[in-house]
Amino acid sequence: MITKNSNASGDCVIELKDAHVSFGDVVAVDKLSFQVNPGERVAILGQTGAGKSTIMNMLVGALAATSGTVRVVGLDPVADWHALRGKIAVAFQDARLLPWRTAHANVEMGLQFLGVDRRKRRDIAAEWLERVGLGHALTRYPHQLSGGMRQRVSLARALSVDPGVVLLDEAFSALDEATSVQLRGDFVRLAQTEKFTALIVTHSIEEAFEIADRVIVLGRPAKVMATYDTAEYDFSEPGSFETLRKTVSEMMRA
Ligand SMILES: Nc1ncnc2c1ncn2[C@@H]1O[C@H](COP(=O)(O)OP(=O)(O)OP(=O)(O)O)[C@@H](O)[C@H]1O
Repeated sequence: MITKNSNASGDCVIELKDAHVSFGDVVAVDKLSFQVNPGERVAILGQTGAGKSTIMNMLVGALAATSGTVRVVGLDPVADWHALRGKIAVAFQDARLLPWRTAHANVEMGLQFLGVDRRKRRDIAAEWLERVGLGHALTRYPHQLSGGMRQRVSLARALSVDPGVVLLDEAFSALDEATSVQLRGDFVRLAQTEKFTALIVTHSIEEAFEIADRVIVLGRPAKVMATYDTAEYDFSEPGSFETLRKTVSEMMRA
């Protein structure tokens, strides 16, 4: 059976094989290979300049790899961008809401682009705002919302199209810690109920280990330094996360 998380061949949802990107003499991504399996949440963790945005740009079809291959649900994001519409959704660090549209109308946007009829998209958008805890704020404009609320609208907009793949590009980085922790928890719960596959790009070690099933640590330029299966770690032991954080941040600086 083909579900929203699988592709025709039933293989992994995201696959990079020796993906290499250089801008003149600057290597941004160094023959990077990794896979994300259906239903998995994978974090790509790297410090500033590690090539995270470049990876994201390749996944959304905004940039072609200099060499190697990039596939999302078996498709080439550059050549097959049209076929990927509605299958992939992105939430960014800044919520990117249209200031002249209400929260409700902002969430409707993705559905509008996909041609969903007016009544249906109004219902779906309202339902999603309810699910992210903003059922009371449908008619508010972005400037009437807090940063956390704006990011919730952005998440609702991303998820409302029922995408198989969700990309988070530092989506919680600009929020205060308490709001960020709350949103990360909500995101994990939504990923579990909606069963989408997620790739989370972040520089935050806490965020990566909190959200993801698997954490891929990048060096600079982007290459895999280590991969952690987060289920194998028990951070209830005092100091255990601090020890891991030290190891991981050294790798990220390498
Ligand atoms: N269009 C470009 N032209 C030239 N160099 C670029 C271009 N885009 C990115 N780079 C370089 O590629 C490297 C990786 O950049 P990238 O923006 O992908 O890193 P990043 O991990 O997203 O960083 P940050 O966390 O600071 O956003 C950097 O050395 C950057 O200067």
